[in-house]
Amino acid sequence: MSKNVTITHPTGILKGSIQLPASKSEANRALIIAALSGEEAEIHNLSEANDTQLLQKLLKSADETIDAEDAGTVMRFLTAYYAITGQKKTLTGTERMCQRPIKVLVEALRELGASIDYLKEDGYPPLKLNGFTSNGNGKLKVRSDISSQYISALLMIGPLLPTGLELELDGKISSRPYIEMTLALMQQFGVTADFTENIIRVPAQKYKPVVFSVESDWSAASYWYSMVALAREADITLLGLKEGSLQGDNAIVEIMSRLGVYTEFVPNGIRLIKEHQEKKVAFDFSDCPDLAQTIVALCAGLGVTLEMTGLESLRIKETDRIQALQIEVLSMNTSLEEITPGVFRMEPGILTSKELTFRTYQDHRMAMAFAPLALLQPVTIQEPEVVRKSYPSFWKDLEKAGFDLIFDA
Ligand SMILES: O=C(O)C1=C[C@@H](OP(=O)(O)O)[C@@H](O)[C@H](O)C1
Ligand SMILES: C=C(OP(=O)(O)O)C(=O)O
Repeated sequence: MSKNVTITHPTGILKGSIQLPASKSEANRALIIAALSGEEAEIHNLSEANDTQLLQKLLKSADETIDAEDAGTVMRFLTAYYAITGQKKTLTGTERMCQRPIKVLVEALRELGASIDYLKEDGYPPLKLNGFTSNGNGKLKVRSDISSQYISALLMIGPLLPTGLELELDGKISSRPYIEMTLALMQQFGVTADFTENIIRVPAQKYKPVVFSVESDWSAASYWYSMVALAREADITLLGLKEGSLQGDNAIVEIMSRLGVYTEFVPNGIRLIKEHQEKKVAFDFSDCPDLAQTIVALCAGLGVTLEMTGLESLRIKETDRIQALQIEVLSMNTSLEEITPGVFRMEPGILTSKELTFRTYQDHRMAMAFAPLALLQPVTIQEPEVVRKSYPSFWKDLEKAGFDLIFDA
């Protein structure tokens, strides 16, 4: 394992086609639903992302102790899956995973009839699942302002509950497109649901085995948008993306239309073309939190003033992403500050150092968000293997696009 990778781009001109990894969010929903259907489903283009490879492996495991590593969807979706299937398991994860809250989901599952104990701190993994006895009431009120993954996890087991599930979402609905993605995937597997205002109703029914093909990952695409915006010249095609995606991170199309990248949908993907860039932008990331790091790093590099809202969930992801960003942009003479509660502003400075080094905090998105800055000046990324969580071929793809990479031993 390398400690660092140093990246340069000799020409600043980007050309070529990139086969993006498949979406881990779609893949992990398809895997859980297929497992719940009890029949063989045919899922094509499963992601090579560690989060998906891991879930696939764990779903086949007969072990009593299950390690979800650093994968949020794996931890949350398996908690609901083992609960409804009555499996007695101990669920744990990395040190960071054991600091990521899971109380909303555990309380909801207990109300439905699951027996779950916390093995260390109340509200956090590791968990011990001891079985399930339905109490015949599938009506719940759950907080929806912390993580949508709790809601997705509950929805997917909804059709298997004797009375179905009625969820009342309490508070702001954060990461809403991920809830809609869950319902869309459930529908593709033959299950209907209704989402009106803040109530989601899933009648008791059976999943059908179907053929499902996973789309490429729009979150992964965001790093290529950033590279195009920073390049001197660019003509990049990203394969496997389509219009009308199930992924909310296709919001990158709209966001980047203001930061210098035009998207053309072509038959096998999208073509990215450089265009006019604004100098001051404001975005709300409530629906697409995974794009925030890409945009912070890019705006710091472009010298664009950025105002952001909807960042609340960033504090409980792979790392405290707000804090990590605040520290890392300092080396670019840039400050990222919370000017009023919930509103962040970044005033970019002038890049002065000849080489930039970024720490990654065990967070794949820190590595991938800052790497594109190598189009401006040499960039060193620490712990480059973090990308395996969602985009294991990221560094190889950079080489394909003409970047020079030196991994130290
Ligand atoms: O359901 C999903 O696949 C995801 C939901 C989001 O998490 P939150 O709902 O916790 O914001 C997102 O950040 C994560 O990368 C994947
Ligand atoms: C937050 C992420 O993943 P998860 O919550 O599934 O660990 C992510 O991939 O950016």
